Amino acid sequence: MPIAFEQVSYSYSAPAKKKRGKKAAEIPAVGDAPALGQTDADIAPCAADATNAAASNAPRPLWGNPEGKTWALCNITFTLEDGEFLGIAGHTGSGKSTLIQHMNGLIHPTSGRVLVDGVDIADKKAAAAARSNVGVVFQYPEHQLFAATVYDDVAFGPRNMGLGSDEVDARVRESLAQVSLDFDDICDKSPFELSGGQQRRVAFAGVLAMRPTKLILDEPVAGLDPAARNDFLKLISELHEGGLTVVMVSHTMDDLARYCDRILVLKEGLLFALGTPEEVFSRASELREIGLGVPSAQKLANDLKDAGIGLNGRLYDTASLADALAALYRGAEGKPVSLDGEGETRTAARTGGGKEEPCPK
Ligand SMILES: Nc1ncnc2c1ncn2[C@@H]1O[C@H](COP(=O)(O)OP(=O)(O)OP(=O)(O)O)[C@@H](O)[C@H]1O
Repeated sequence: MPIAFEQVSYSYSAPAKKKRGKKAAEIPAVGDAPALGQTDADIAPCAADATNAAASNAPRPLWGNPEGKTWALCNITFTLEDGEFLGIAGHTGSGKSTLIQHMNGLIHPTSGRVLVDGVDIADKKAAAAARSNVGVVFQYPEHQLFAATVYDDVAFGPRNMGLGSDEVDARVRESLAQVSLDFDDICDKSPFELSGGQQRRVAFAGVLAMRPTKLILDEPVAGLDPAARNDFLKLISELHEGGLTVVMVSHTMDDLARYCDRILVLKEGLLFALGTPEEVFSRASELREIGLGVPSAQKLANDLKDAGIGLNGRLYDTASLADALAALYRGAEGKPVSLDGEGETRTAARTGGGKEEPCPK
């Protein structure tokens, strides 16, 4: 079930749309859905081509939240495909959280439409169906734990779906196992006796117990120590490999480069870039201009390029950079390049002109 955004704009201060589920032809332009207190000049419509909107000089609504005049999202059009791992990046306040809240109908576009499997989720029934398929894990989900025991917390969603106790029990066991928590050890404990990392796992389990087909994660590893971060990213990657569509908001470009099939970048509520990590991170200088970095491996590759050490390909992750450097070091990339600044090339010094030196005994 793909999720399609069609020219979605969202204002926190605009009056809610009265009629839900309008046909495409009846969708009001952004300028037809004024925020409270806005003048016509404030709400000039977005540029027609959303992907180029950020680059164009076309007038567009005010972004941010000055005196209640705000468009948190402006003219967003893209489709989240089944089975993909989509990363969402953008500076603080660029609209990332607002965007993901549209994916399960938690909020509805001020103008434009969100279609799940072709059905507009402005319709209440469609939104309810979407909600059962799309699990959202908000920032610091452990803050939302509430029940007296881990069991009751994880069981809350399935019970709310009206499932029988056997099915609820099966789902609690299954989802705790998915997040590597031992059912017998943990089910009767209070969630508040657990470590922060364990609490976050319980919160994840609560969402997984609803058996969503899509998992939307808002900065899922924020505030975790390095070991817990890696464990969580591994868990998310495994869930994706198991068939879940994953959307992950993150400020860490290395994580986005490593795990995502595509990355969507927001700038001031506009869709600034959408593409594979390689495509997005090839725009390093533009990303820098909007306050975003590139992965550390990409930065190193760019620095090497500036120092005259050109590597093949547009590199962006540690593994591909390491491969290219190793190939260069072995002389497999053609012309040998000095990596130690001593005049003689490393390749020549090490190989004695092409032959591998034996290992020291
Ligand atoms: N409840 C709200 N009421 C009014 N304005 C809001 C509300 N929530 C967010 N905004 C505004 O909407 C814009 C987008 O906010 P959003 O939280 O979606 O950004 P974000 O990219 O997720 O930011 P961050 O990286 O800091 O989490 C910002 O200008 C923000 O001030």
